[in-house]
Amino acid sequence: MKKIAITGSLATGKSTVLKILQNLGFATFSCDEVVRNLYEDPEIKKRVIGIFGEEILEPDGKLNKKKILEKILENQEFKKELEALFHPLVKKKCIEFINANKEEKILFFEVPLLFEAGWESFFDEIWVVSCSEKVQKERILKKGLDEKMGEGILKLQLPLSEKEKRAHRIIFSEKSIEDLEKELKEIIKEYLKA
Ligand SMILES: CC(C)(COP(=O)(O)OP(=O)(O)OC[C@H]1O[C@@H](n2cnc3c(N)ncnc32)[C@H](O)[C@@H]1O)[C@@H](O)C(=O)NCCC(=O)NCCS
Ligand SMILES: Nc1ncnc2c1ncn2[C@@H]1O[C@H](COP(=O)(O)OP(=O)(O)OP(=O)(O)O)[C@@H](O)[C@H]1O
Repeated sequence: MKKIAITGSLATGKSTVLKILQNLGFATFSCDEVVRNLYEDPEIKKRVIGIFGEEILEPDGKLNKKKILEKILENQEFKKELEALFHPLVKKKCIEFINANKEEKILFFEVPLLFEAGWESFFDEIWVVSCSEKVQKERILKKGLDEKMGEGILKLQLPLSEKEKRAHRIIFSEKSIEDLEKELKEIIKEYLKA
């Protein structure tokens, strides 16, 4: 079994690539999705409130994720504490996923903070999803983040150029979904032959 990590920078198209792979019938795992699901666990919610205080709660008691993001942008200590809570849990889910999919030839994992978290050696290959700075900016705005927040997040992450240098393969995402799918199919053909 080959474990392939899909990473990249903010809004470069990682989830889009993972979705295409999933639609092609491959087993896929998304760290972002796991984090989203973990937030639904009342015990985790309590621990997150323990880190940031009640000010990250909406009047209806829901967590305000934008506020959490703002807090980790303001203070690196918050970021460290949040990662210390989530990363081991995400890794555990990742191992469970591998164990449940042992017969698969290839597994794909979307791991946004792969390099930052030092998870490179856990995977057989690393694919970096990339695009130009101009398109990245457009996509950040499309995600509903303002320019300042986008720049703040980018500062927390390893530069895309550095990630590209460490990749086994770079997937340039500035093309139609159809062309991206064609390219991915072509690449994977070789892996399935092996
Ligand atoms: C900060 C949170 C609440 C924002 O949630 P939200 O649903 O609003 O946005 P989303 O998850 O899509 O994140 C927005 C962008 O911020 C980036 N980001 C999130 N956490 C981090 C981080 N710890 N360091 C650097 N960038 C980060 C993401 O890669 C993404 O590009 C959430 O991302 C979170 O809890 N992050 C900490 C857990 C973590 O490290 N997740 C990354 C995958 S393991
Ligand atoms: N090939 C593409 N063609 C057109 N739009 C695209 C393409 N790839 C991604 N996008 C758009 O760009 C935005 C960001 O894409 P996506 O969510 O896949 O990025 P991401 O790298 O997973 O983001 P994040 O870092 O926030 O997790 C989305 O609005 C998506 O629809």
